[in-house]
Amino acid sequence: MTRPRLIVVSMSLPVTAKRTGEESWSFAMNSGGLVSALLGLKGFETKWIGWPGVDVYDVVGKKALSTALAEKGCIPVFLEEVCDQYFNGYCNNILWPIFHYMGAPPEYRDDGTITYQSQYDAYKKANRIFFDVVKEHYQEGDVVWCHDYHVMLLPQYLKEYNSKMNVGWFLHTPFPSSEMYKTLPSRSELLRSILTADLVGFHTYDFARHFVNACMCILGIDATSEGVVDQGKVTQVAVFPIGIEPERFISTSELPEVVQYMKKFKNDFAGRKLILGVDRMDFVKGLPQKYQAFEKFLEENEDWRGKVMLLQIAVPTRNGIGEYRKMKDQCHKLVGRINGRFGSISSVPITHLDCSVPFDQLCALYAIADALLVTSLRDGMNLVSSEFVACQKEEKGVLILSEFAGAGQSLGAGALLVNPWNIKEVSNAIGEALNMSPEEKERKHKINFQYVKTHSTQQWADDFMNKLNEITSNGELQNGNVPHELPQHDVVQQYLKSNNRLLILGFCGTLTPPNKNQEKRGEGMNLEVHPHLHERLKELCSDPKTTVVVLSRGPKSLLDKNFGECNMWLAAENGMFLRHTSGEWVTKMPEHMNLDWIDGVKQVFKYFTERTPGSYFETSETSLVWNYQSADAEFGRAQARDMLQHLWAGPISNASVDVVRGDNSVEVHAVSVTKGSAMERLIGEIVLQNKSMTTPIDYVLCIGNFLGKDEDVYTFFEPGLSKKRKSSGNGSPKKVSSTVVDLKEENYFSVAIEKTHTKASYFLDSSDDVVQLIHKLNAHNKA
Ligand SMILES: O=P(O)(O)OC[C@H]1O[C@H](O[C@H]2O[C@H](CO)[C@@H](O)[C@H](O)[C@H]2O)[C@H](O)[C@@H](O)[C@@H]1O
Ligand SMILES: O=c1ccn([C@@H]2O[C@H](COP(=O)(O)OP(=O)(O)O)[C@@H](O)[C@H]2O)c(=O)[nH]1
Repeated sequence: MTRPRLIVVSMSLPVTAKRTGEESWSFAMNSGGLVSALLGLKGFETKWIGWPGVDVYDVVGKKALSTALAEKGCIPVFLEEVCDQYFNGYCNNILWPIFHYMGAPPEYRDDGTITYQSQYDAYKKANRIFFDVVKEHYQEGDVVWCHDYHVMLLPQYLKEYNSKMNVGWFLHTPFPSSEMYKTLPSRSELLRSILTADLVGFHTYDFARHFVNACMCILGIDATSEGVVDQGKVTQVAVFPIGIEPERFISTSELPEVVQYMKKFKNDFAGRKLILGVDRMDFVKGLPQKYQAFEKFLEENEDWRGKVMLLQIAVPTRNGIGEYRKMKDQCHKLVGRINGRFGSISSVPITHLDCSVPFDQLCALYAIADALLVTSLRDGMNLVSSEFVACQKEEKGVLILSEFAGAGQSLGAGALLVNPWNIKEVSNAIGEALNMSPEEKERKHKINFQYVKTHSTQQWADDFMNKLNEITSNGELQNGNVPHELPQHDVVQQYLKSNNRLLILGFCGTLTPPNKNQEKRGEGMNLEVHPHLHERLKELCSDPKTTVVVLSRGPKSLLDKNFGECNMWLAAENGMFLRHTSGEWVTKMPEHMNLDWIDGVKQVFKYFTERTPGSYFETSETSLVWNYQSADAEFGRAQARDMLQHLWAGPISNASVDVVRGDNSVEVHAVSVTKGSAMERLIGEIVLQNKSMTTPIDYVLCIGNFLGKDEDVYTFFEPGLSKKRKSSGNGSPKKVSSTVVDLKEENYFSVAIEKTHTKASYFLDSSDDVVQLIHKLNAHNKA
């Protein structure tokens, strides 16, 4: 299979450029996890778009730099005057601290020249500049993979320009809990933009869960196991824990010059155990906490003084931001104090280096360290942990790893996991690592080495790209396609030609007057059928070749009241109950359905109803709906967000339920209660009871205003089409035999009302159109 060309977009290119003459440039490799990870990408024709680390204002310089970078597969983005407020400001002083649970600093210029707004404006401008460069280099079929919080608006700009572009977005940092995320003033716009991507990836399940939760709480939209659903468009959210390129580390640590370095360092540190720290000098890495824990260890373990040292490589980063400079000073002070307290003429306990080290020396240090100490207060992944594991040689070192690093979830089994805020706990872990038996060290290392070897960067990239490919090539089914206008002429013509027709009609928004559509979801007993429909429906149902089913979320009594006089089937509560209007209701619930959560949800709904004037809720046997259409709109939305938090934290935390957000409603129903899942049970019963059905169903018209998972009803019949438009399946629809349903593609019409993205193939604008269509079917049938 040929792979699509890949356009990687990230804030920084893998190199920083330095001007050496009017038309000449030199380059230095960047450090940092993102660059390390993406450099490991193999097997894709890749173009990398990003900032070259310098601002260039003259045309000659820009041209020369672009040419030099092109040889490395890189394309520069010139940010010029927006760079400072964008990069140092919005990205690193607002988004970065919020994403790492530190909270954003207060607006930090008293004279008002730099504000949240001015930084956000710069962020928007910068994302536009990134967009312009991608647009210039994009070729049809390319995959655009956007990286990190620096380009959160880019997916939206790309999709607005070309909705067919394949766009993925991956976040390398944590995504915080919605409680933290919602402090961000531009929270909604950023989420909305990310949701335009086809695939959104995170390092851990926690980050993905937080993101989905933020979408639900802040945007008030629905989530399913497939991802986040907005207006029928599903954005897939998935977990892709990043790895390293293990062979690069393993083979480097075997090179003769690296072995030489190992000997040299062992000699330099003779008589002392080596605890290694490798971090960018960033407040999220918890360097002060690391030093305090080491100080505590020396304080409490006199025997170890002079016999253990901490070597900290503190790679300079983001010097343009005051907070970073302050933290550097704080670390220097701490190191001075500890070295003063516990140093001797022949040795000091901490060696702190404000620099990066060459790769071969880094590998040598990893290889000989007795322990690696990672105390990140929050960290997306932390690749350093994996690199240490890959380089370990004869006597294995111990990984002491913060539980707040994403790596804690992948490498926890072979590490000593610590809470870096608990100085005593980290100090104890240092002791445990230094005293650990060789067998235990070997055992732990083996577990992690196995993981690191098999979870490479390549694997990570392949997984992401394969998933994206799967989504985009299967896009119509998975993401909801853009439906076509219903070809009403064909609908009528095929109807006339067929012998056994099935019409599946929703109720709310389909058969009710147009201005009472979704808004009235949950209005239950008050809903009434469209005034022009009643007689037309009766006529439609009187044709012996036509079977009509009204399939609604509403309760039995609602359907009885509206359709009791028609000769049709009624499926209430999403098909949990079924009756022909000439007979009694029968239960069609799946066996062993767990409804234990209902009482708890009812309590939460009651609580919010009492506190939200104008709202009310309704319960049925399998679902509950809270409706706030008549409440103050803003307040109702805010209450709905809070309600969702209460529900997820309490009664539905472990329950098999779906939560569906309507425009003014929150609905909770049992997981298997979707219209599509009910179809199989319903059709069986309908055919069984309908003795006059002597030939298979050869025409299906399914019209609804269905939300979220209920859209599965549109695809229920698709596997059975004899000429398939879409992928998958053969034979009959789901588990219904071809003696019951035998459909041709041209005889199946799935229709959504008023939707821009849907699993249905066609759309109608409103229920007025449904009235017209039914009128046409009747009129032509009579003629
Ligand atoms: O370019 P810098 O400002 O020096 O920062 C380097 C990168 O740091 C962050 O990296 C993250 O990505 C790693 C790989 O996924 C992950 O292991 C680590 O936990 C993260 O912090 C940042 O997200 C990048 O934008 C920076 O380029
Ligand atoms: O002197 C150094 C020290 C570290 N690194 C690299 O910087 C990356 C740090 O990535 P990590 O995920 O641990 O954290 P980040 O800095 O991205 O937050 C690792 O690949 C290290 O090998 C480097 O290039 N030079």
